Amino acid sequence: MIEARRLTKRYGEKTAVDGLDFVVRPGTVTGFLGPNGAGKSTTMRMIVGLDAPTSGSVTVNGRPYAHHRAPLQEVGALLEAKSVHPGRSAYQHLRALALTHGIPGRRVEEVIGLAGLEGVAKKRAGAFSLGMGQRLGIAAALLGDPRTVMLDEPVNGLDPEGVLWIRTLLKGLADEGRTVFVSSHLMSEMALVADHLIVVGRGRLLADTTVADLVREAGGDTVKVVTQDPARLREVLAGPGVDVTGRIGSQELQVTGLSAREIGLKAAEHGIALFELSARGVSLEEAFMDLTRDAVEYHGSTTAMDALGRPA
Ligand SMILES: Nc1ncnc2c1ncn2[C@@H]1O[C@H](COP(=O)(O)OP(=O)(O)OP(=O)(O)O)[C@@H](O)[C@H]1O
Repeated sequence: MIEARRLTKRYGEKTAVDGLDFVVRPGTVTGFLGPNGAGKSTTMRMIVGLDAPTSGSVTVNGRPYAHHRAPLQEVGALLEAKSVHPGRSAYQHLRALALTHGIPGRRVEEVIGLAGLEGVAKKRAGAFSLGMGQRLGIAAALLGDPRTVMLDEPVNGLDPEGVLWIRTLLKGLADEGRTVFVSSHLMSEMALVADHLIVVGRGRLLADTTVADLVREAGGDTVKVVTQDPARLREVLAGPGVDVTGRIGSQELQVTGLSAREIGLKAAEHGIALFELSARGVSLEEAFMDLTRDAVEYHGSTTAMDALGRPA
């Protein structure tokens, strides 16, 4: 469990993290989303004590990170900054970490297997590809068999097989009852792996929600219907929780609160001809862009990719 209370970090004039309140719970994968510069890495650094909050607090498994006697057994973290000696092999790196943290040597073999590093464990880490480096970072994060796992952009540099591996690994860790907190820019990836989402923009909390709710709030459950008789169809569909909108004189209606199937069945029951019936699927990507539109730090052009917050 990770708990942030009014967590704030200022660097001079710049407020990187601005009064964040959130709880990351065990047993699920929680995605940490936000455009570039939103404060994700700063928040993660504060979680593991690499940066001190200007005000507010953050605890892991009930205590500030530094107050844990065996922190690697509490929280395993993969942060962007790499701290692997390039001349050391993956095996030596993990072995040194294990020795200095009272972790049994056999765990090193286990995490090498878990991370799929068997074939390269004896090679110099300095010669690793980005993907192999990520796998080594994840192996190190899991070394202490921690209750809480926190990964900053773990799919960075991974090939499709690696992305699938991460997805399965994260879900597996959550199913074992661990707290799994993962940042990513890849919304489509988050939609597949995360159940819960914490979205930040300019250091502030924008949403603390489920993937399903975020998509729903962005209009993901709207169904477009084109019919010969919009007035009658409106009457037929009316009911609690159902909202039907459409321009006067137009045959097109937008319906929320009913599925395409339910609308089709009701129309058939009343003999109303439909010309078109389609659920307007909103992807997590669209929902995210809706939510963070005003919080993007670096504005480039207005193309969809740039709206994700990449510097122009
Ligand atoms: N050491 C620092 N000194 C000054 N400003 C900093 C420092 N670290 C971060 N910042 C600023 O704080 C803000 C938040 O940065 P942070 O790296 O936490 O964002 P992020 O959400 O992780 O971004 P990205 O997705 O690009 O990694 C940015 O405006 C950044 O420039």
